Amino acid sequence: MTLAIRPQGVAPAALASRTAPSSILPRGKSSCDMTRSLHNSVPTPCTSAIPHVPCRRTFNALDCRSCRPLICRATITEAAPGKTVLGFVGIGIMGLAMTRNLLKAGFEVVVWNRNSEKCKPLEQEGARVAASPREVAAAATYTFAMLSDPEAALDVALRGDGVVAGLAPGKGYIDVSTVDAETSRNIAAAVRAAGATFLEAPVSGSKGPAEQGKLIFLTAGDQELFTAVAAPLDVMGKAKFYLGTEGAGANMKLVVNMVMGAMMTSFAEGLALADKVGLRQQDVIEVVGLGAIAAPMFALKGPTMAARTYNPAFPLKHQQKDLRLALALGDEVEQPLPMAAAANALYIAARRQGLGDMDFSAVMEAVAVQQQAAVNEKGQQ
Ligand SMILES: NC(=O)C1=CN([C@@H]2O[C@H](COP(=O)(O)OP(=O)(O)OC[C@H]3O[C@@H](n4cnc5c(N)ncnc54)[C@H](OP(=O)(O)O)[C@@H]3O)[C@@H](O)[C@H]2O)C=CC1
Ligand SMILES: O=CC(=O)O
Repeated sequence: MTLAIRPQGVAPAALASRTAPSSILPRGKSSCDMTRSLHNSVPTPCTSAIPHVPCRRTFNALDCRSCRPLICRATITEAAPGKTVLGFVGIGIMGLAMTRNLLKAGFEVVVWNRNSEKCKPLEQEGARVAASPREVAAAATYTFAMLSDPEAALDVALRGDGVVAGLAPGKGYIDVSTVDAETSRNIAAAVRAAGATFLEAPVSGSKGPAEQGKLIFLTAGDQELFTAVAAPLDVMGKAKFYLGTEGAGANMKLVVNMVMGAMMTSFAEGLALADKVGLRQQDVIEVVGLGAIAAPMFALKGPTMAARTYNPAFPLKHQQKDLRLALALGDEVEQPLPMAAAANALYIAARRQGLGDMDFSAVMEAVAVQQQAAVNEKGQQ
């Protein structure tokens, strides 16, 4: 799919004519070392002897957070295979597949994972393994993170030996984890305080699309970073959207996954009901696949759900986390979400059954437990 850039507040009709920003600087240029004094709204002229492109930012008293030099983040180069060192922290189901594709495309990649065992296959495929997230960010120009939830994303970014400690002007941090907008904004603020750029870029698409390089990136944050990492995003994905300031990508991802979570519970209930009334689940899958409610997800997961096997592609605990975050978002903006709330209750029940690490289609087992409970209740009457 062609580049889709949609800054917040811009009408769809205006999108097609939007082009990449012109603020990307030529390779080899150093950062502008323009400095300013406390509460001085007038930037002092840059006196750097190193060749550079002057900073075009303006400052005012509100920007002032401490009495230290403010360094221009503008020197950012476009990532290219064979030329750019990339970092990747969080080598789980998704991180493994995504990093593999970056290595295959010729990028030099430095990786870190909490459980270092998971880095071993990548090491054999050419990745360098670092001892901490800070080391990754220090070695790489652009560091990606694919972590389980807001707590993990905040910890890996902000802890003493975290990513932010290794960032500097000219570097960028791209968090592709599924988190809420507030988490993303907090990480963005810390990244920018280090003089680096930030992009949130949660992905739509599971283990299969990650392996095939067919993810959909829902990005927001620093637009110059979106442009700079176009090549690695294109290696890992089939489409990328730029949605505006950070929070917009996180919200888009939560909307999509809220719909997906409820679709899955509805499908599981349909299969259970069909079975109960003597219909073949295979027939239901075929009928659904031919009509208006056909969905790749039903075609992919239907047969394994009928067989009641749930090898994890998208762990159930992450789907429940996404519903939890979507419900919190709804609460924040006073948007009632009764369907999502009902679906969430089923995923919580499935987690209580010990199915959190199984594929999210294992919510089928929570439906089965409820079905059995109803039978038992009727038997007692
Ligand atoms: N799987 C999927 O289909 C998709 C997943 N996502 C999202 O991507 C993210 C990752 O998913 P996925 O790869 O499936 O999940 P996994 O559970 O396979 O991987 C989670 C990763 O987070 C790391 N992690 C968890 N807690 C911490 C912590 N406290 N400190 C450091 N590292 C931590 C894990 O490290 P360790 O190995 O040491 O436990 C692992 O690398 C989630 O936000 C998920 O919602 C988005 C789209 C699709
Ligand atoms: O977040 C999960 C997905 O499949 O997308």
